[in-house]
Formats: sequence, structure tokens, C-alpha cells
Amino acid sequence: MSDESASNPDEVLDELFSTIESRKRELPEGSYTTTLFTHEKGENYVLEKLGEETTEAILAAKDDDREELLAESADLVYHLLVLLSMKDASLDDLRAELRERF
Ligand SMILES: N=c1c2ncn([C@@H]3O[C@H](COP(=O)(O)OP(=O)(O)OP(=O)(O)O)[C@@H](O)[C@H]3O)c2ncn1[C@@H]1O[C@H](COP(=O)(O)O)[C@@H](O)[C@H]1O
Repeated sequence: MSDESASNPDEVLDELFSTIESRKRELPEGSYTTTLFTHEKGENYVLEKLGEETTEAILAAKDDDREELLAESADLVYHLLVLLSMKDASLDDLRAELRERF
């Protein structure tokens, strides 16, 4: 679970992103997010994971496997948020980009 308790579903993305930012600052041992920020392949490792999760989401959709699609989509969003954090972009930056198109 995240550092804060995710009681409100509307806030889960903010809480997840804030947890990712905290992992980036503190690099605690035993954290999967820490392994992404410290991987020997650098950001390429996260890019590879994004590719894998995207493919898995596509395959789940083609198989009409709704449960798997949701699970793979969650993996994809998590890895995308880690990439944004690595590149010093924020969830608010992403919101602003989406808002501009709306
Ligand atoms: N949302 C996620 C999340 N989604 C996916 N994953 C991890 O992403 C990986 C997905 O990769 P794969 O499907 O390829 O599975 P894998 O074979 O185990 O992965 P690899 O060994 O190949 O990297 C799994 O290890 C998942 O645990 C996540 N890990 C963490 N979070 C969130 O991040 C928070 C902080 O986590 P820690 O950094 O681990 O404390 C957690 O509370 C969660 O809320």
C-alpha cells in the first residue's frame, strides 16, 4: 500500500505519485520503486517495462480478458508515473496537458 491510506478512490493517483516521489528521494530498501530508480540500465529499464506492460494490456484486450486488462493497465499507469517522476514531470503537469486538450 501507499504511504498514506488510499481511502478516497479519487485521490489514489495523487497518493501513488506522492509515494513514487518519496521513494525517489529516500530510496528505501525492499521497495520495487527504488529498484526502478537505481537500476543499472537506468531509465531504459523503465522504458522496457512500459513496453512490456503495454504489450500485456493489448494482449489482454484482444483476449477480452477484462480483469487482466485492468491489472495490466494498472501496471502500465504505475510505470508511466515512475517515468514522469524520473523526468521531473508531475501529475499536475499531466493534468494541465490533458486539460488544455479538453
Ligand atoms: N502500483 C504499483 C505497482 N504496479 C506494478 N508494480 C510492480 O511492477 C512489477 C510488474 O512487473 P512484471 O509484471 O514484469 O512482474 P515481475 O516479473 O515481478 O517484474 P520484474 O522482476 O520483471 O521487474 C511487479 O513487480 C509489480 O509489483 C508495482 N509496484 C508498486 N506499486 C505501488 O507503488 C507503491 C510503492 O511500492 P514500493 O516501491 O514497492 O514500496 C506501492 O504501495 C504500490 O501502491
